[in-house]
Amino acid sequence: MLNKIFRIATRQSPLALWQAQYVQQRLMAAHPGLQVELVPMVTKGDVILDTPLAKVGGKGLFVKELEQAMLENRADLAVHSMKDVPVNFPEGLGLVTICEREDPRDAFVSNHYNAIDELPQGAVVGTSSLRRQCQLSARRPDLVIRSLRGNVGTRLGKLDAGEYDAIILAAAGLKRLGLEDRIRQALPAELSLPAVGQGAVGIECRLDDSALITLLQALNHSETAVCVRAERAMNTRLEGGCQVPIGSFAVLEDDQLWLRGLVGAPDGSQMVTGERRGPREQAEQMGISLAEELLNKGAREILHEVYQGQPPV
Ligand SMILES: NCc1[nH]cc(CCC(=O)O)c1CC(=O)O
Repeated sequence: MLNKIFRIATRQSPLALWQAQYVQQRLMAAHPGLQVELVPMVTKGDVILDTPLAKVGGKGLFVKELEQAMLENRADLAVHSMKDVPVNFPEGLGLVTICEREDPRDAFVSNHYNAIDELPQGAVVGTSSLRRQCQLSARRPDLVIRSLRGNVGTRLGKLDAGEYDAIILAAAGLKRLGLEDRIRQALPAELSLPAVGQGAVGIECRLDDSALITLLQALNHSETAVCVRAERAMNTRLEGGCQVPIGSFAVLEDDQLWLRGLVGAPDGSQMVTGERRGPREQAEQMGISLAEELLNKGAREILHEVYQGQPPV
């Protein structure tokens, strides 16, 4: 088995390559002699850059081509930002490993201001995430939110070109790319509840590849995995399949799981929040029951409204 070469399907953005190389190196370090190579690919999400993701079919755009490659045996595994992984997997594929989470927070990045609250009236903030837009607008209804897509580097370039007064990015992506010094304010969960799985890297492969699944166990981080399971269970119950204004964030405090959830109108005019605390063994049940509480508190109507403006996926 050791003379087999394991092939990682990966997108070619600097962040995707960083994450694929991270998994490659960790796999080789855990299993000396193992051969692991990258298979770089282009996905629809990389090609369609001018339209908000919510309008072109959601995050699945970033993973479909990678999944096709695994199903056709052109690759053996794919490394994803957990944030971009849809709820459902194609027959025969599944998520088998979740690595340790990097900083899960959203980051405020600006060349002129050190915090959201320092932004002047009517300042222009770049983000295409309905979740970030919602929480930003709820706190500061005067801000003008403008769409911002592309790789992390592209987004920073648009900020530097003066198109925005500030932008919001995931702290994890900036840190992985060595751009931590661009962060002016790491937003606490109370200010910007992160997206499901934000900051965590997950590994998908063919479910009948038991040799690979065994090798990948060395990279699994059980604390991160249980948090992300709770967050994804909440998202699944909300049917948050494509880009929607949903935040879901869990932390472990000893063996107690603390899960917070949020559903909001994109313009911040409405926001429904809730939380659960319980034993880690109940991660999924907590996610589902929190989702049901949110639905009953008004999330059903908010999400219905949001989906009306989006094509079915
Ligand atoms: N939607 C794109 C995306 N997917 C994952 C990350 C950052 C890294 C992570 O959350 O693990 C980003 C960039 C961003 O949101 O700023």
